[in-house]
Amino acid sequence: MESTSTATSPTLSNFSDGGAEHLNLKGEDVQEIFIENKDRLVNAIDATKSILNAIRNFNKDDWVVRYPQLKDSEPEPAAETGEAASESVPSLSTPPRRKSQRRSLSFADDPTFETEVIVEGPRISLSRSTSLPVIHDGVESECMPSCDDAAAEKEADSVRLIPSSDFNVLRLDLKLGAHSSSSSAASLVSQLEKASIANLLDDRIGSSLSHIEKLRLRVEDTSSKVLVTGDLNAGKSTFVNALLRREVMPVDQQPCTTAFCEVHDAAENNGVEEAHILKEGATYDIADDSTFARASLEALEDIVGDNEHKAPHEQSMVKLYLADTRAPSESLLNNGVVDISLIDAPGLNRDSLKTTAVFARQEEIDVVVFVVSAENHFTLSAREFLQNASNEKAYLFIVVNKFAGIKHKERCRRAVLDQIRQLSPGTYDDAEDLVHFVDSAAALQPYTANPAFDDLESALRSFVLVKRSKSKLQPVSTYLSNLLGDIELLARTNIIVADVELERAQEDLSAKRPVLDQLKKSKDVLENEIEQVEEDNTTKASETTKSMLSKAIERVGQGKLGVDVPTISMPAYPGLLGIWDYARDVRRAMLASIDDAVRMAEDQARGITKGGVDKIKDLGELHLPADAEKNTRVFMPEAMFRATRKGHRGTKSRRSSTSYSNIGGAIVAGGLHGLGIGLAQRHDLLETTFFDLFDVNHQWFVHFGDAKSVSDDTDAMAPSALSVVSVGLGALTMVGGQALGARAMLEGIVRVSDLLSNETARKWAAPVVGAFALGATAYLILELPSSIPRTVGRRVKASIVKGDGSEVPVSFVDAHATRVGKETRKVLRLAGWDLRGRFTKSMDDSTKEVKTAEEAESKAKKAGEWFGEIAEKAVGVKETVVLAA
Ligand SMILES: Nc1nc2c(ncn2[C@@H]2O[C@H](COP(=O)(O)OP(=O)(O)OP(=O)(O)O)[C@@H](O)[C@H]2O)c(=O)[nH]1
Repeated sequence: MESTSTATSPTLSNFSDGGAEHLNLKGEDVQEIFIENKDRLVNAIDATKSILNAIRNFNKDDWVVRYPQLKDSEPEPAAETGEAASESVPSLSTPPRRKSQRRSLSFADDPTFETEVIVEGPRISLSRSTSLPVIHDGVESECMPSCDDAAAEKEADSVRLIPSSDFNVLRLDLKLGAHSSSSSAASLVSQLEKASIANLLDDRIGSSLSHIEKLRLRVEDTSSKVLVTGDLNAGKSTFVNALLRREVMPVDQQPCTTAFCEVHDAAENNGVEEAHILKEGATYDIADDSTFARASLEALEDIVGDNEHKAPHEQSMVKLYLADTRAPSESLLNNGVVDISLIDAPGLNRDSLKTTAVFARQEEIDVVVFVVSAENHFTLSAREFLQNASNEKAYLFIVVNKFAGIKHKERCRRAVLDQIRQLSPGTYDDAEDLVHFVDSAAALQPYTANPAFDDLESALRSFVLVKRSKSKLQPVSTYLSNLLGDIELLARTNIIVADVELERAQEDLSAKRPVLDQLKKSKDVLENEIEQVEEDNTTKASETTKSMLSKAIERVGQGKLGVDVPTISMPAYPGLLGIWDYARDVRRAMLASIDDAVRMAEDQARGITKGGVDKIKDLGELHLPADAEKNTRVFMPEAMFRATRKGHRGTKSRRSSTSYSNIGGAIVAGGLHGLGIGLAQRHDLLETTFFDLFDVNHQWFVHFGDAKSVSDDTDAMAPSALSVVSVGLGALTMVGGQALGARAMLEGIVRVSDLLSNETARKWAAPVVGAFALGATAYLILELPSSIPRTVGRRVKASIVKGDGSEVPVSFVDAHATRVGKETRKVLRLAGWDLRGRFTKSMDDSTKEVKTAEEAESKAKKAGEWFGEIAEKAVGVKETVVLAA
């Protein structure tokens, strides 16, 4: 099927519909209109090209252009094929649908999207402001004042208008659409990705672009051919000469023209008048001498004559270049608009009929001028030719020649027209414009008025120009109009998508922005609160430890157990002989009680830490969005203050391998500064000395010193005579012995007295010291059951308060307070980090979500505006492609 022929159907009624009146116009007017139309179309083509290119780029870079599918509420007429749709023509034959119709709009790549739209029907040069009236089932809303306004508004809001119900040029053959509601088609739909449909669309736009590029060439190509043919000897050559106002074609009473002589303006041959005889088999190219032979115009007769004996299929082709000096408004050849070439064809006879008929069908033949002699009736060949010609696309013009010599002109006219009516009814209908009774020979006579021929010539000229408008410009106009309509449909449906996506993005944003804002606001608050919880609880744990241990040590210092627990009790006094063991057991019990105090302090710290962890958890619940990642870590209080276990499976112990993790392990109880192996297990602390039995220093101060100075710090005092005495007495330590030997003691005392260098002192020292020592010893022995715990307690207290005499200058209490505080802080810090991590992640996620939604929003906004502009542009350009009549 050749769709073009449908559009420019040879029925002359087509021509007469819009174009016949042009025949009455002056040539200049027709030319002007033609030029205006031509320029308008060229501009429209360029504008359309730029729109298409813009869509392609937008499709590529900014927005996947969606391809809509419209389902009909009522059955549609049989679908046009994609091929036919891409042509300009079919829509011409389709009567425009005036009535608006509801359609269901969906998109091939997104079956879930569906909205109802109203097809507003083809708009022909509606002003832009009224281009989108709100229509309710074909009735404009303004016409329905009685209707519920709110409902109408709602309706207008939910139902959008689109310009047409389907694509013509940009139709994609997706094998889907209104008719394919089967599930297989639906599943195919869902498989088609947005991008692949966008690619299909891009291809279609690409081919449309190359098509309009061809149309542009066609619009700009101003050449047009007029084929002059007719019966033998009808006067065709004379007619051509008359049109040219010079005798160029050989004229003879005998049939003479055997070649096709195509007459062009000499301007096409650089102004040189000459004949080009085309070489057989070669494609004529005016710039290529090898495709033709040059000859002078004078030699034309011989050339045509040379052809006389050739077989019909060998009929040669001659191109004649002639200068026409007349003004463009008068000249047919040199009319300033169309490069018309006249073809003088051989007279029709049995042999040449076919050739001429084939010739007449050629694409570039716009007009066939059929010359018939008024003296004769139409021959058989003529009838055959005319009947065929009226089925072809070229317009038919009938020149009844040699009319001057006819006596009964009216009778002749009637007879001829009668025949024409039978042969070509279309031509007969427009006989006034298309059938001319002239005398070409008379027209050739200089200075003779020949109005009939002038009319013919002017009609022919206008006819050719108008015909060109019809045959070349109209299809371009129709194609562009369809294409621009498609662009508008595409743009308007994409606006709908953009609107929906914009709404979605805005909804998204209104949900997500407050979350992000809240998170931003919470950030510093949370940070401070976490720090506060960490700080408070660490301090609390540390202080609690300090106070508990201090209390315990204080009690020990008073000769009691540090804590009252059922598991530890003071040993019973075994009597004087067992004091050594007694002292040791007392010491052990006291140390164990302090160990217990440490454990209790740790338990307290666990509780405090748990409270802190819970508080941090609450902070998380307070500040994290509901959908935030949940905490996966578990707090195990029992794992606090425990020796770090070696990795279960040979793995390295992790940073988080504390009580606040999934695996246990923590710091050794008192592991800090070597304090923690449990005091009761430390041999150095368990070692019993003489001073555990008799704390001479203390006794001295109790009895002789300033009571106030009897503090826990006695050992810290600077060396004095008495401390020297104790050192001396230290020499009497019963290490290795169970009993106190009096002799050894006396020796000790003597040794002490040796230290006194004073002569006088030496005199009284021995008896005094001896008496004192004995008295004191008796006293101390009696006091032993109650003094040993006190002494041991004091010494234990002193040693752990001051440190154990080792290099560690930190007191036991402080060290434990620090350790417990550190462990607490560590756990809380981990919990804090964890919360911070989740908070940061939530914030990142939220920022990302907001950003994505913002991008979607601006993309949709941009797309909406952009498609709005495109639709407006398309409408604007579409208005310009309507050809001026
Ligand atoms: N009186 C008169 N004679 C004409 C007219 N037109 C052509 N003739 C004569 O008719 C004869 C044939 O004219 P041509 O122009 O050669 O006819 P043709 O149709 O070109 O002939 P072929 O090409 O050979 O078929 C010539 O003798 C012309 O002088 C006319 O309008 N009036």
